[in-house]
Order: sequence, then C-alpha cells, then structure tokens
Amino acid sequence: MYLTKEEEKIYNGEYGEVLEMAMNLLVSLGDIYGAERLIDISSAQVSGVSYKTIGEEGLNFLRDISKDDVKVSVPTTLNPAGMDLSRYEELNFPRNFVKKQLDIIKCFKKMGVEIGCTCTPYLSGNIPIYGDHIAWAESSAVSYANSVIGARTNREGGPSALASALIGKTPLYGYHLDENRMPSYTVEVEAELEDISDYGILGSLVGRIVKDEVPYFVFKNGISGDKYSKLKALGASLAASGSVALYHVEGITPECRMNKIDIDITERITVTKEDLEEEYHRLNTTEEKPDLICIGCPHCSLEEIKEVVDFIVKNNIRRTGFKCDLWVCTSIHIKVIADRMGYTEVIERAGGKVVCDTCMVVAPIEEMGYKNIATNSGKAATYLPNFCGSNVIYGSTSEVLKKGL
Ligand SMILES: C[C@@](O)(CCOP(=O)(O)O)CC(=O)O
Ligand code: SF4
Repeated sequence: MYLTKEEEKIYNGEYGEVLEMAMNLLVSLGDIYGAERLIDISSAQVSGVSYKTIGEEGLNFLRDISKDDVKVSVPTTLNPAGMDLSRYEELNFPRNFVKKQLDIIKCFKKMGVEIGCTCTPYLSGNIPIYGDHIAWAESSAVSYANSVIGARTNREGGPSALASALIGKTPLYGYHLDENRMPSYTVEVEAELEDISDYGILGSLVGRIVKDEVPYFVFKNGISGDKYSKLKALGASLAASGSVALYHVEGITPECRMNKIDIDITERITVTKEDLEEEYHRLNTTEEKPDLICIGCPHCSLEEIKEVVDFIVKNNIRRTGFKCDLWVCTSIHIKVIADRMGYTEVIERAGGKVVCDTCMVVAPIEEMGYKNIATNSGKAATYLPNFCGSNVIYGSTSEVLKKGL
C-alpha cells in the first residue's frame, strides 16, 4: 500500500508507540483488503465500550493505549456502554461492573473521545455529509450512514475505528469505492408495513438471505410516517441477522435519488405478508410474561419516545403503572429534549425509566436478573438469546407495552 512520507514516519514509530501501533493496524487491514492508499475521514465512531463485551482484556488495552498523551484527530463518538453513566445506582447496576465501566470511560475521555455513548450518533451530533468517508464500528450506525445519509464506511471493529480516530484516516477499500456500492438483490416488498417492528421483521428475514451483500428495496406501498426511525430499524436488523452494511431504497435513499444505482443484474426476492408473519413467529421465543420491556434498539429517536408516551397517556397508565420494568433506551442528547418535552416525566411516573448510554444487549441484564425481554426491535430479538441468554417476546411498540400491564 502506498504511504505518504508523513504516514511512513508514523508507521516507523517517529511519533510514538501508540500511533505506530494504530498505523500498523490500518496498513495491515489495507494490505489484506487490497487498498491502494489511506484516505482522510471526517469522523469516527468506536465500538467495544461496555465492560460486558470487552472485559478485563479490553480495559487493559485501553489503559495501555491511553497512557501516553495521544488524542483522536477527528470528531469521535462512542458506542453504548454497559450502564447509564449518570443513573447506575438508581438502576441497580452491579458495583464491580460500575467501577470497571467508569475506568473504561476515563480512558476514552483521556484520548479526547466524546463521552456520549450511543449507537445513533447521526441523531446526536456526529452527522456525516453525503459522500464523506468515515470509520464507524456500530453495525446499525454503519448501515444508516452508508444507506440513508450516503456517507462511506466499512463495518469497522472497535480497534480499527479507534486506530482511524487517532490517525484520521482509513484504508481505501470496500464501501469507500463506488463499485462495491451496487446492489446484488432487488427486494420487492408487497406486504404493507406499519409499525417500526415490521421493519425489524423485514430486516431479519432479508438479512438472512442476502448475508453481507447489498439489497435494493422497492416498497410497493411506500414508507408512511416516521421514515427515519423505520429505516434505522430496518438497517439495524439487516446488519444483525445478516451482515449488511449498505442497502438502497427506491425513491428514498440518496444514491437511488441520484440515479447512481444499477439493478439490471440483481437477483429478485418478493416479500409477502405471510413471509413476515412466519418471521415474526421465529423471533418470538416465549409465551411467558416479560420481566423487562425494552424499547430503543438502536437508541430511540424523539419520535419513538413520543410513541411510548402516547401509549401511556392513551391507556391512562399513570394510575396503575407497569407490572414489570420498562427501559426506554436513548442517547443523553435525545433525553435532554425528552426531559424538556415532559416525555421523561410521563414515562417515569408510569414506572418506566428513560435510560441513557446503554441498552438491553450491552448492559449486564442477565446478572441483574432479567430473563424474559419484550422488544420491538428485530436487532435486539436477534442478539438477546445469544448475547444475554434471554427469551424474547417480540411485537409492535404498543403490543410489547401492553405485555407489561
Ligand atoms: C451489538 C452491538 O450493537 C453492540 C455491542 O457491541 P460493542 O460492545 O460496542 O462491541 C454491536 C454491533 O452491532 O455493531
Ligand atoms: S444492541 Fe441495539 S441498542 Fe444496543 S448498541 Fe446495538 S444497536 Fe444500540
């Protein structure tokens, strides 16, 4: 791979051990994937933040890498941590876990990474421009950035995203190149989709078929209502059941609107109402009552929080409260607005919690005694059984909320 004189100096350790290690990682990746050179990135998003997912080994790595005074060189945000960084006591997070999690956060902060732990950076200040090259790690955010915004990123791992954040560059291969952004499947969606959970079901079904390829969706009935949250749910689920990093939607996503997409040689799939019903049954793994209802995978937009609020108000839940725990997971950025709108108060008076910085997958929920989880997210339904040993109750936002009454 071609390196500039400056890049070579970093590679050879002239700017210290940490940057040398970061540059070596990027060059190795570039060599493996046949990149010609490195390109500048406008932002990074780093995964591997929860103590549950990175453990002691990850924490030691972060301690090591942050011990010198190296700082990230582009705006960099973090994926969710294993707990709410402000309300961990009130939410009963285990003591030892809290200590370790705070240590992890300290390391990132020292490197100049923004401590707003979310999988929806694009709703929270880390917003790429169309065509920007970025190095993001969270798979649902990669999918949103590539597909809905038209920025360009590969599915980075935690270490490679951090290396890119430090160096400010990424190797030029994969989804950074036009030729890899063309679809190989056309998915005709005949079924009419309503709730966000329907998009999760669709993503789960299509992800399993297309695996790591690029699907091109044609929604016969269009996408009604809050299209951003629905595309967020679709992309997250596609990336979880398959490893889709980019999808297109006819007439909606930017590369389609600009006529950059060629669908002549794609394989065709049709998705009917019956297909979605079958997938819905696959995602449900228990008939039991939930002990935790979790909304917000990926982290809730303000509109999704409002949906929970509308349900509570309509059903006058204030008087009786939920019979199980309810987490509405979001970023601290969105929570501030939810507080101001009075949404947090409505949810919390009904016994729920608006939880920031974490989610049901990366929090130690199994250690906290939660077993049956109700969710409206196709991605969470895919991950919960393996990641947390949970049983899943899947349904629309109002269906899963009803399960708690
Ligand atoms: C499941 C996921 O959303 C969260 C866990 O990842 P991590 O702890 O940030 O490595 C990661 C992903 O899908 O990229
Ligand atoms: S599992 Fe869902 S909520 Fe948790 S970090 Fe991943 S996308 Fe976000």
